[in-house]
Amino acid sequence: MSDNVLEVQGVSIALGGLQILDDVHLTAERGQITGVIGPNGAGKTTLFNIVSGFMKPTAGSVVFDGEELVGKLPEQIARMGLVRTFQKVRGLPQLSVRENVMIGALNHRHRLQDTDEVVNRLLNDLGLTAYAEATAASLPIGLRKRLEVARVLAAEPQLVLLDEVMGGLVPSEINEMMQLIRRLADSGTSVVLIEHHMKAVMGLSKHVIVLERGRNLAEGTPSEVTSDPGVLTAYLGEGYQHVAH
Ligand SMILES: Nc1ncnc2c1ncn2[C@@H]1O[C@H](COP(=O)(O)OP(=O)(O)OP(=O)(O)O)[C@@H](O)[C@H]1O
Repeated sequence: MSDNVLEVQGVSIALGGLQILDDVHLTAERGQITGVIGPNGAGKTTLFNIVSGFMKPTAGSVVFDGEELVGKLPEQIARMGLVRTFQKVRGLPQLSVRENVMIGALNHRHRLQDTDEVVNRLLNDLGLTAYAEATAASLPIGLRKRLEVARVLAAEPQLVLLDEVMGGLVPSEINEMMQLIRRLADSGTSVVLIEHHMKAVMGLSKHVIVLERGRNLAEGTPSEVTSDPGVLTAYLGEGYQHVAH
């Protein structure tokens, strides 16, 4: 078994006449946290859309656990153990927090009894037990982000793609989310993380990949990436301070 749970090679896609990704590669090590950063519009979410089957690349391959994913549907990919969150929190707003997590689990398990156990554990892990009967729509953003994570983890994935799960969170919530992600990786789940919050992504990731304008700009350990002159220049437009701290 390869040490890499995910290998993306030569992925390109054009949308609306624009080349959004051009020959992009990304490797994620099994059981580790891999960060994906880059200025706004760099193509990070588009890369997640391709890996999770929501978009088909014009070229390239996406190999998950030794199997090619290009051409497979998102549902098939999720059933194989690769799930993702969305920046715009999904789920069913009028259903309760518990029901939302349960739907995530039911897609994966068939016995309701087992599902109950997983749902209760996730509600507890994500600090959502007290809100279990509230509607998803009534939650403030920080809790909705946690619900989005609980919903996808209910499928007990092998690899989870987290798209800006720190967005809109206050510092204490960011710390909690970081602890949760670390625990997830410690328990053997591989994580790929798109994140603008530099402290979080650099604090969590073993390996960081930097995209800029649809291309790979740099990669390495957090300290290698943050001291890379090309990366600093790429961020200057939107605040060098943001990367350095
Ligand atoms: N369906 C689409 N049709 C046309 N252009 C698109 C489409 N989806 C994304 N784009 C464009 O592709 C580029 C990359 O978008 P993407 O959302 O992948 O960037 P990102 O790095 O995730 O940005 P952010 O950090 O702001 O979320 C942007 O210029 C965006 O406008």
